[in-house]
Amino acid sequence: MNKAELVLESIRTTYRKKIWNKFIKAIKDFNLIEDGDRIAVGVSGGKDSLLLCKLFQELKKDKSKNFEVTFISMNPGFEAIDIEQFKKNLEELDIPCEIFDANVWEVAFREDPDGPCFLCAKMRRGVLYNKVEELGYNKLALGHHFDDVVETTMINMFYAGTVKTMIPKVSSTSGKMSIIRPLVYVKEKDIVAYTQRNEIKAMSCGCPIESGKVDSKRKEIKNLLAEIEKTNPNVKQSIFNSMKNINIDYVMGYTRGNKNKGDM
Ligand SMILES: Nc1ncnc2c1ncn2[C@@H]1O[C@H](COP(=O)(O)OP(=O)(O)OP(=O)(O)O)[C@@H](O)[C@H]1O
Repeated sequence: MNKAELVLESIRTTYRKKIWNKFIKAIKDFNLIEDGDRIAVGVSGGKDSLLLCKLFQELKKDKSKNFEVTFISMNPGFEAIDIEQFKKNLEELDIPCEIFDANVWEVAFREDPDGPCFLCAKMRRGVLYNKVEELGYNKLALGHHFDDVVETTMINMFYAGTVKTMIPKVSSTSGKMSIIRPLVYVKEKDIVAYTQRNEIKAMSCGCPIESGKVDSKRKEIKNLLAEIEKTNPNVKQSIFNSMKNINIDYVMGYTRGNKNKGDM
């Protein structure tokens, strides 16, 4: 078996319970895939989206499912060396991925040299969504996982004074496409274990500003959760569950729609 086959085999065996079954459960629970869907998987080169590609390839083997899937990556201005490593990974993992260039880093740095991250993230989303729509796909699958959902919940409460999270399925602002997140039940530690065991050299953020510095809020929340987990190992699951179990009779107020800075 070559590496790509070994990786799929590990999804079917070692990681069946912790990854595959959770991927399938999210698809069912939130009706993420419908008959005739044309799905584009957004591939950043990181561990999460590389896993998502393999899961879709495994799912595609089930011929009873009537959907199309393609893999698409936007190069926001990576150094050539990163792109080479990325292409090598894609080849090794047998992921046929279309890569298109967008000058996002450069524009964001030019416009806001002191804090390009917000603009950069916004532009990256915009460019990717437009491209996927332009190519005629009706869904864009992203690699956000369980821990992303939990951390986003906390960030919104701690810093934005609102209770909201990343939801598994949401319409894009244009309404022409939906964003889906089939990894919402999959824990980051299991993705890390799968990536290491399969010796996948996933890339971290290709940003010239070191990723840890950029998202300091997320890092702070990660550290806080790790601290609380020492005495309450169930804390992340509990936060996750709370987003499925909001008692509307016991909140002081609520709003609807994607006002303010929505997660998308
Ligand atoms: N340049 C890109 N091209 C295509 N899709 C992307 C790109 N960057 C991010 N995505 C998609 O958006 C998701 C979330 O992006 P984010 O930058 O938060 O990555 P992440 O949480 O580190 O995940 P990953 O490990 O896949 O990089 C990714 O999992 C991927 O599906």
